[in-house]
Amino acid sequence: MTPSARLAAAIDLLTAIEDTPRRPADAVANAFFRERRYIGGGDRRAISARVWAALRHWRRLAWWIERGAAVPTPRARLIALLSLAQPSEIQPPGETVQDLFSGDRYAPPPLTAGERALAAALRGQAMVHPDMPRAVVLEVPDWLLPRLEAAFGPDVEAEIAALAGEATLDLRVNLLKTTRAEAARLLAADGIEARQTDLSPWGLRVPGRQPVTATAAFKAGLVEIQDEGSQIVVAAADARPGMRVLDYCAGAAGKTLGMAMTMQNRGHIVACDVSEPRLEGAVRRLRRAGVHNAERHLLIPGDRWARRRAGSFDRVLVDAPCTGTGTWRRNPDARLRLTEQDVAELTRKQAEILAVAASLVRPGGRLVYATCSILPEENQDRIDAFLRATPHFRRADSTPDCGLPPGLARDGMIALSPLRHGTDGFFAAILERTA
Ligand SMILES: C[S@@+](CC[C@H](N)C(=O)[O-])C[C@H]1O[C@@H](n2cnc3c(N)ncnc32)[C@H](O)[C@@H]1O
Repeated sequence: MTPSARLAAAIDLLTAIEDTPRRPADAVANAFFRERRYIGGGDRRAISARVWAALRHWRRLAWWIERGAAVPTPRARLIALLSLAQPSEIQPPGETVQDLFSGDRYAPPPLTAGERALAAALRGQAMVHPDMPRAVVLEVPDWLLPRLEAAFGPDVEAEIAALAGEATLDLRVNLLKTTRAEAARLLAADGIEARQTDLSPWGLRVPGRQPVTATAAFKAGLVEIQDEGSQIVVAAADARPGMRVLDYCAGAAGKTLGMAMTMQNRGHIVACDVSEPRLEGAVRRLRRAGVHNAERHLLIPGDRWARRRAGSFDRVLVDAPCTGTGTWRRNPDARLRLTEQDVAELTRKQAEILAVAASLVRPGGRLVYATCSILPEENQDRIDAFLRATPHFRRADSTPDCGLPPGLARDGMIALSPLRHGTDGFFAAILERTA
């Protein structure tokens, strides 16, 4: 594709994303590229890089467009993005905005007079302007900024900047089938150089975006794509061989796979969820990973399943539905969709799920509550409220003896962030049933 044709496709994709504001941008992009299989890998990456840059700078671009007295259409957003000072992968060297909007075959129509004026006004300006409100500079909704300030204190700007960066590509090595060194060697044979992660004892980090799913190691179930933060949640669950373990919000079994690994395929693990398609997605992954000790259970309204198994699990993991604010590196559009009402609904749901999940833990057993959120109301506040209402649980005194770096858990809680740990934002509380 020519640079102009890539730009035209980026405008189309951004339009599709704007037309379905409640749908995650990566789901829209997947559908977009599925319908356009003629677009090759390199073109896809170039188109996505522009669109994701527009999503990352959404509020700043809107501010510049408003200042230029223009309307924030997908075209205007990309004109602003290309006119403001940008790295070369966003704007090919030597191409002006006017060149790219050439009006040729497959290119976007030429700039209107208003668009030319916008491009001229923004040319060479820095993305961030001293007059921008703080929430615009930080690319967060106005209502959310005070909550983030409360969560991060003086580090708020650095933490949010880290959440706006590029996500890493992390793999969990499946010790049921291989070792970390052997998995790295096999990946290298497929041209992918991976290094060991700092925190997870089973992790490998791959630089840039590489086609990991096409490697022999991935196809044989030797590695799974899983953020290092998620791997730390698996470690915190401390599921051991022979235990009865419940992954209460298992989704497509990302953490079930990890726990089956630490259990060395011995004992029993149940993956529950209210979503049938997600649980269905687990089947192939469990098989590929060589997991034999897992069963799936679909939770349905009025289900007696949990009542019958009260107090019977050594470990219960609640990987709770949450705002996903810790994953903004991967989903920069999520912060634009998030509302105060979403937070209120999710915290209500988290409290309900925690209460049921807690009833399933045996005396002496552990309940691990995790989110990929950075908001205190979904994390520490949720746990404080739970412990007040459920006095037969307490925070675990010791970190599990499962390879977690010393000092990572404090007072039974782990809070990870891209700034401090180079992972997605994650929270985990390790709780113990005392009676
Ligand atoms: C953060 S995701 C889990 C991700 C998964 N553990 C993984 O590692 O891939 C949260 C999951 O909670 C499920 N969920 C939502 N409400 C639930 C409920 N009331 N009970 C159990 N699971 C629920 C959702 O369907 C979703 O799959």
